[in-house]
Amino acid sequence: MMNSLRTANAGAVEARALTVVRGERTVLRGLGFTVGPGRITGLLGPSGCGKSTLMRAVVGTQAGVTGTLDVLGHPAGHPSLRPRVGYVTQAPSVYTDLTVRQNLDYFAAVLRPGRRNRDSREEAVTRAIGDVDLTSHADALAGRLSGGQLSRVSLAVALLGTPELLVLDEPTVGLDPVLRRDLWNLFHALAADRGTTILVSSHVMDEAERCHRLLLMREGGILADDTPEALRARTGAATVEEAFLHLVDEAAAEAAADPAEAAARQETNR
Ligand SMILES: Nc1ncnc2c1ncn2[C@@H]1O[C@H](COP(=O)(O)OP(=O)(O)OP(=O)(O)O)[C@@H](O)[C@H]1O
Repeated sequence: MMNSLRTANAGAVEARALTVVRGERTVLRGLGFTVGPGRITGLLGPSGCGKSTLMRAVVGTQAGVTGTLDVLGHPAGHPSLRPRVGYVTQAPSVYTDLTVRQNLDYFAAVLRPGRRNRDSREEAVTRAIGDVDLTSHADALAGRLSGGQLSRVSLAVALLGTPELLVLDEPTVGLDPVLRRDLWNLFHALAADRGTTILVSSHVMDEAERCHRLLLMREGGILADDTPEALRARTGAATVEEAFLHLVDEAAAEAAADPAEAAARQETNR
């Protein structure tokens, strides 16, 4: 499908001229970016701009992908990446008729089958339940958990294999402020203590301030790729939300003033 770029100092994710067509629509248009290893990169932008599509491409579940997309030194979707990449979708993938621990036992058995792995599986399950702060609910039926608790079970499943890259699609939707803060603390601990690379999408702009780097997306393109501080400084904005709106207005004004030049500039940014 794609060429692969494998360089000695490659990022955890390297995209060049990445395009995704879904049905009749070109949903991602020639994106180029690098996700630094051991860092938290936020993928932000309005609903429908292509965040989930990009994440699906990174984990190798998206069809219609062209260009270059390397993940941990392999083309996205390469079989060797399966245990190295954790993915949490927007809809929790959890069996509601099993308890929290039974869900994790099941997924752990898929990841590390066999009796000889029993002890390490138990250890991984207990650790993952603790990571997402669900130890007191370990024996509760998943079907009886709140939406936020269910999302955390899904996150625990993704943490089971101690992935090097964690791809999280809007993990804090529907969570109260305390849980959101706790989850962000967990993301930072995973990056700092385990060197986990985290690619996390959100359309809540205040979460952007907690990322090391941001990819701001709009209509299938990347509007900006920078640190939150640099984005604020560049636009003279007090918050990332203001900076984003400033960049959107700037792009719209350029397009209105000179459509051909704006299209060419977008092409060069790829
Ligand atoms: N199966 C599909 N066929 C054609 N177009 C699709 C398909 N799925 C999604 N799209 C379109 O692709 C675009 C990007 O969708 P995507 O889900 O990646 O956006 P998003 O930024 O993650 O949105 P949200 O924040 O609402 O989850 C949208 O315009 C959507 O309508």
